[in-house]
Amino acid sequence: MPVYSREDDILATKIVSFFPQNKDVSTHHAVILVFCAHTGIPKALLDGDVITAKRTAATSAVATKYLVNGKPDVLALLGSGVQARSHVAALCELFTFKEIRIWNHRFDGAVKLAKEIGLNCAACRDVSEAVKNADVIVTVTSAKDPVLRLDWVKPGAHINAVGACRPDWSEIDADLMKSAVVYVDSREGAIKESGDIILSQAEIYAEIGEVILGTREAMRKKTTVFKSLGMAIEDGIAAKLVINKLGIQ
Ligand SMILES: NC(=O)C1=CN([C@@H]2O[C@H](COP(=O)(O)OP(=O)(O)OC[C@H]3O[C@@H](n4cnc5c(N)ncnc54)[C@H](O)[C@@H]3O)[C@@H](O)[C@H]2O)C=CC1
Ligand SMILES: O=C([O-])C1=[NH+]CCC1
Repeated sequence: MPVYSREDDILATKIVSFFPQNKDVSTHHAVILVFCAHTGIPKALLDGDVITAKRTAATSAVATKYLVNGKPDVLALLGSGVQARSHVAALCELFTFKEIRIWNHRFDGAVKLAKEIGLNCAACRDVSEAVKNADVIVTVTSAKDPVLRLDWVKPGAHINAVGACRPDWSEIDADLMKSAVVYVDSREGAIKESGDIILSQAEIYAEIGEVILGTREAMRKKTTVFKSLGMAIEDGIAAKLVINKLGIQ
């Protein structure tokens, strides 16, 4: 995932591997190579795992800030891996949830994460139980077929759809995609790579950047989906923060 931004003074690339069958080690591994944007000289080789986890969750948190309907009380997570953990951390920086619910296709994963999070968190056996009346839902699974259905979602909820990053995979059922107002990180990426968009043929209302810039409306009262695929600029900006902190010129 290469990025060049003259404005941000960034020239970098991330290489990320995805081995969904991994059991005892992470399913995603990444490195980020940062170059001087003026001379092309290599500056740093960074571990990309933590940056991928944190920048993806930070992006969802920003989308939630703009799209959530009022003050959210209930957060539901579908999935209990790396992104589930980073999403809880990022969302809890912005919001105080009264209740957090976790569903995972292997129940023990949900139980383990619920214990890590603590008192206000419960593991759920069914997706419908986890998302009932939830204000914010995060889908962070490696599912190839939909796990979240329209009938289970409270009207006006906000969904961060983070998994299913392939054109033939989807986490959200087509009826839900079509009835929600859909925001994406990148239109260009979403129409080529997101099965949730491609298979459902849902209309993309806006990029989240357009909402932040004030050129497209945040439809907070409606059910909203932020479909995230991940963008190289997120890695570039995050890498720049790291190398600046380390004092690397
Ligand atoms: N939008 C973005 O920028 C990014 C998206 N991702 C995507 O987010 C998702 C989660 O990533 P990680 O947390 O790093 O992976 P992970 O491997 O740590 O967690 C995946 C979770 O999905 C569950 N799972 C596995 N197979 C499943 C199935 N068939 N049905 C339902 N659940 C299943 C696992 O039990 C686990 O809880 C993946 O789809 C990944 O490709 C990851 C990084 C960035
Ligand atoms: O942006 C990213 O790094 C990824 N998106 C899907 C898997 C990894």
